[in-house]
This record gives sequence, C-alpha cells and structure tokens, in this order.
Amino acid sequence: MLLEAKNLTKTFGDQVAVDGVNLQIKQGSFTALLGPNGAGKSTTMSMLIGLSIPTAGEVTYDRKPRLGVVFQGSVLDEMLTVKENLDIRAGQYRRVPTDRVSVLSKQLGLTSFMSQRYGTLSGGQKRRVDIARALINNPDILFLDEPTTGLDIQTRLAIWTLIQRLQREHHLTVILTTHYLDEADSADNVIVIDHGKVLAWGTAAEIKRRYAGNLLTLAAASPRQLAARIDQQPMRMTDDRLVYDLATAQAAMDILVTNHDLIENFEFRPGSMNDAFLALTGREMR
Ligand SMILES: Nc1ncnc2c1ncn2[C@@H]1O[C@H](COP(=O)(O)OP(=O)(O)OP(=O)(O)O)[C@@H](O)[C@H]1O
Repeated sequence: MLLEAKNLTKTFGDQVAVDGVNLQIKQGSFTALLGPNGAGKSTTMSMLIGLSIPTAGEVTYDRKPRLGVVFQGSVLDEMLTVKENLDIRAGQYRRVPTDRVSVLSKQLGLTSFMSQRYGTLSGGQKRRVDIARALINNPDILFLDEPTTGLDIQTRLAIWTLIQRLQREHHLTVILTTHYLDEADSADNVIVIDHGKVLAWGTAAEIKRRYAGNLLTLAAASPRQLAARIDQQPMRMTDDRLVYDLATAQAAMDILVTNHDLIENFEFRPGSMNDAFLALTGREMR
C-alpha cells in the first residue's frame, strides 16, 4: 500500500476534528474524500501530507514519495505573472528540467495567459495554474484540497477532467477532497467522512449499492394483486402504486417482464450518491 493511515486523530482543544480515521491508498488510484463542510477533510489531508501532527494514530508511506499539493487558498503571488510564479517555483527545486514550466503550460492549457498577472485570472484559470505549480517537481502523489469549490459547473467539470487525465497520463496517485457528490461519483475510491469519522469506503458504485437502494415504482390498477405475485415486500403501497427497493436493475427487469400484464407504468431510479449520503448521515449534504 502506498499510503496508510491508522487511527488518525486530531483534536483542537476539546473539539475532535478527525476521529480515528483508517484509510489505505493504492499506487495510481484516484481517491475522493467526500464530506460536508467541517467534516474533517482538510485536517485529514494536512496530516497525510505531514503539515499537521496527529494527536493520535499514524501515517505511513511505503517509500519516500514526492508530494504535490494544491491548497484550498492559492499560495501564488497575485502581482506576478503566471510564468514568473511558476519559474520561481521551479527554481526552488533541484533537478527540474529547464523546459518543465513550458511543458506543463501546454499540458494544462495555460499558454494563452502565461504573461498575465495571476491575480487577474478567472477562478478556473487560477486552479489550472495552482495545479501546474503542484506538478513542477513531478510528484508521485497529487493532493488537492477542494480543487473545484466555488467554480461554476462547466469549469468544475473541466478541472475534474484535467485531474483525471493527469492521473492517467502521468501515473499519478490523486487524493482530493470535495463536497460535491457528483464528483465523487467518478472517483475510483470514495471515502465518506462526517464528524471526523469514515462512514463508508469503496468505489462509488459499491457505496451506492450498499447504501442507496434502487427504487422501482410500479403503477397498477390493482396493486394488491400485483404485490401478491412479487416475492419481496414493497416499501410502500398506495391505491395505485407500489414502490420496491431492489438490489439490482436486473431484479427490476425480472419483475417488469414477469408481471407486465398488471403493470400500467413504471419508474426505475438507481440510487444516487445523494441517496447514499442521506442513508449514511440521515441528512442531505449541508
Ligand atoms: N486550527 C484549527 N483550530 C481549531 N479548530 C479547527 C482547526 N482546523 C480545523 N478545525 C475544526 O475542525 C473541524 C474540521 O475542519 P476541516 O477544515 O478539516 O473540515 P473540512 O471537512 O475540510 O471542511 P471544509 O469543506 O469546510 O474545508 C471543523 O469543525 C473546524 O472548525
């Protein structure tokens, strides 16, 4: 395992920000730490990168990896141009190839604003530059703390796609925090955190399968007659409707095919990350 955290805990005074978190990160994986504001994501991340000392527990890497970090707030100089900022950063490392900044500027689509002051860029442009900065030392692991927060939906998608492409093309291990459920949906590995604790862990598909049911709603003239034919108990029954929580789409298809003569209409809705989050925490993402 590239990275492992055992019983990671951080308290501030009597407040427990991170409460016994265990996690394992494989080389080359894409992990999203998903949770609402104040869940403990940033505090977890800062312990993983060694910026904050755990109150208890430990973080171990199987080797000494190079880390790249994109912080929530930018660490670049607003008054300098993009190129100046990145050149200064590159100068701080030994063994960075001389063309590294220009290669990254092409890969991340920065070329048209390289000579613009960082402070005058749009939110999405700034994020790209922040990511370029974190990649200068050719890291093995890229950590990003809420890289898409505050961006509009199209820019969020573009940044997310960029991070996924970098992961694939550079064989990077990516660990990021987000509170956007739709983003977590496309990570390999989702770790749901709330009140400092890991509530669920797995692929998005596994989490949805485990915690969000698939709802099949059947409209029928005589729901009782229909229900009598189906093995499973319905979650709800009204005068003209039955609702089932099913394990798979296949189970829904079996019911539809076998009972088509009694079914007037239907809706099948696979459980979303939002349904899973609701089931895990008892509330919508706040
Ligand atoms: N330096 C600190 N001193 C005191 N309390 C802190 C400190 N850092 C974090 N906390 C508290 O710990 C809890 C977890 O905070 P953290 O920033 O890790 O959450 P988060 O999930 O990253 O939230 P967000 O999405 O808002 O960044 C919060 O209640 C926060 O107020």
